Amino acid sequence: MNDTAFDFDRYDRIRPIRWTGDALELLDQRKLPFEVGYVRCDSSEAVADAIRALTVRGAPAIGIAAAWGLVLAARSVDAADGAEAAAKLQPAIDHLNAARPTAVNLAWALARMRRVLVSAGSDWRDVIEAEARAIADEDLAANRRMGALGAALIEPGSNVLTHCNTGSLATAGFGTALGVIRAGVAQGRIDEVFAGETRPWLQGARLTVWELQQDGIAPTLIADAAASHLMKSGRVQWVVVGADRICANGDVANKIGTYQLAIAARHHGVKFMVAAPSSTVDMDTPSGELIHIEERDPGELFGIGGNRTAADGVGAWNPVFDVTPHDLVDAIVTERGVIENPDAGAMREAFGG
Ligand SMILES: CSC[C@H]1O[C@H](OP(=O)(O)O)[C@H](O)[C@@H]1O
Repeated sequence: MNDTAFDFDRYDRIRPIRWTGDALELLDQRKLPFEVGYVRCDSSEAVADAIRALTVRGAPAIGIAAAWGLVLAARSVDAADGAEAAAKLQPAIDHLNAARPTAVNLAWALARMRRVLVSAGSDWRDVIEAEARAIADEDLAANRRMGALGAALIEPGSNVLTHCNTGSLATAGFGTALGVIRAGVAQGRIDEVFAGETRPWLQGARLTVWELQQDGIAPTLIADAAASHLMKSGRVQWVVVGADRICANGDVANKIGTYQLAIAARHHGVKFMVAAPSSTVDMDTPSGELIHIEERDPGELFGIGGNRTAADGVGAWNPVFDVTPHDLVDAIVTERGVIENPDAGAMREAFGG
């Protein structure tokens, strides 16, 4: 087991977001794993549409995409300085921000872009392009740091279960929970990785399995419904997931199904780890019941891959996130460090507020 040397390049070749200098290219995650292709966005409206359609998805990734979307919007704005530009770009900021409600990274990235814009001078275009690049570069560095910090919590010989997709496809690269898993496998701490399919959009079956295969890691796919049975068998020691918003008391919003994994994990003595960059921490939201949970088209439940499986005329309810209370979380890992048994006091100590 090697705790320090780590060949990131081997485990970090997927880039879901590419800035070409005059457009944003997004790896179309609706088409994976059988088609690897990029969608070209040359306007902020196209980026907002791509975020809403899950062409690009994953909390950090949608923040990064939105930051570049603002750079695209700036191409059609004349302004003498950043303050004037900020006023003219506010509609584009609002439109991007409205694309999805739950992941705080979207609002965080746009607020950060606006903050540097309003105080910029005549070079405001260069300033926001540099800021968009910094947001992406910092996310990649944070993920690599989190990978090491989270993996260090996992005893050698462990097996882990993960949910949804929290890898390179959901971030600037390397991933959050999947970054912990990549580092844990590379260091010989993790023997077997179980991936939940993550209905209805199948981020696990379509994206996480594909990502890990690119690394030469062969995950075991399970039905979401098999997770408690797996934990009861004693075959996993950790559940490792990402987050879309971590509240001031440590409550965690994440992909639907995470909450029941946390309940089952606590019942079966399996440790529960949340890995997310500090850009996912929202100290302005006191607790999880205040988080806007996105509800998507019920039609996502009626079929798979364009083939209908549900009877005609059936209704459906499709919340795509849920909230895990902090007292079911054993550790929150960010690039700033590990918070064990998170609560409001521990979050305040780590993030202020
Ligand atoms: C590191 S991504 C965090 C989070 O985003 C995913 O949601 P979606 O695929 O709907 O964008 C999922 O909740 C991941 O855990």
